[in-house]
Amino acid sequence: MDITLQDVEYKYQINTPFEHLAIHDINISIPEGTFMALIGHTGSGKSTVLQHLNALLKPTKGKVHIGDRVIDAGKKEKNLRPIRQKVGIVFQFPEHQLFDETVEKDICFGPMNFGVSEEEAKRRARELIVEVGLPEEVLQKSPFDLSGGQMRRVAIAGVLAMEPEVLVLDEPTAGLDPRGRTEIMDMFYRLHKQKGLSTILVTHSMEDAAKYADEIVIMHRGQVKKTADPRTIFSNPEELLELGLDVPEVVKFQYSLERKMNRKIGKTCLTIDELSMALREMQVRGESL
Ligand SMILES: Nc1ncnc2c1ncn2[C@@H]1O[C@H](COP(=O)(O)OP(=O)(O)OP(=O)(O)O)[C@@H](O)[C@H]1O
Repeated sequence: MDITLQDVEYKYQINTPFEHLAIHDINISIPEGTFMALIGHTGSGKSTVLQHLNALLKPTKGKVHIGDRVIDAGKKEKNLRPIRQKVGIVFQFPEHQLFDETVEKDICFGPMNFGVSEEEAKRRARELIVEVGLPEEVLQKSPFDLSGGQMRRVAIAGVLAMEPEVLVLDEPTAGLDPRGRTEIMDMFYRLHKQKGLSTILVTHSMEDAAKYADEIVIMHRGQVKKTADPRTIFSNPEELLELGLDVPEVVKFQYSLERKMNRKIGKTCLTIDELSMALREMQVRGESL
């Protein structure tokens, strides 16, 4: 399912004295199966954009195409439930939304609310609890007896139980330890590849944007500043640093190496392996380092 934002503007509390223009002139195209990272300073409008992807917010100008549906600023919308099922959002700190007495009931709540049978919902819960890296026994526990990281995984399983076609992730690893972060991001990447899930990730981690995304969108003051693949985005570290954004460690290392050598390596490397290969190729060509 493709999603396209076309000239989207959103004003919070429109037509009140507190009206606030959060995003404007947003044009983003997310073809089916894309892994897109949305990066930008705090307050640049990332979460506001995300909430348009499953019609939680309706643009105050412009249109959002979600599969065959069009959410149009000027028109009333009916029956948004199919969109909510197809586009799953993992909000920041999703574990805060757990409420049921067992993990199983919590995971089954969403699908059963959308008409899935209890048997099928339980089958999904059994499959997904393992997918998110927890043992099946956890299903009969209270979510509130789990650690914060385990609760996060349960909440993610609840979103996946809806079997969405598009997964929207608003800083899904915030507050987790480094190992938990890698495990969760690798899981999302695996799901993206295995199920062909379109994935839109808001992150402050440039390492994650470089590692997982096909395309990166930079948001700045409510607008899209730039859209390109990671290699192109990180080929100009100064531009990102000027916007107050970071770059992956390997890019910083390459940048300082190039200054020391007083020459360009030739391509932007996003991993240490790529960088050492590029240096070896230079040596083979007889260029002293
Ligand atoms: N409910 C709201 N009412 C009024 N203004 C809001 C509301 N939510 C966000 N804003 C404003 O809209 C702008 C964009 O906010 P948004 O949360 O989309 O940014 P963000 O890039 O996701 O930030 P962060 O990285 O801190 O989550 C900001 O100026 C913010 O203060």
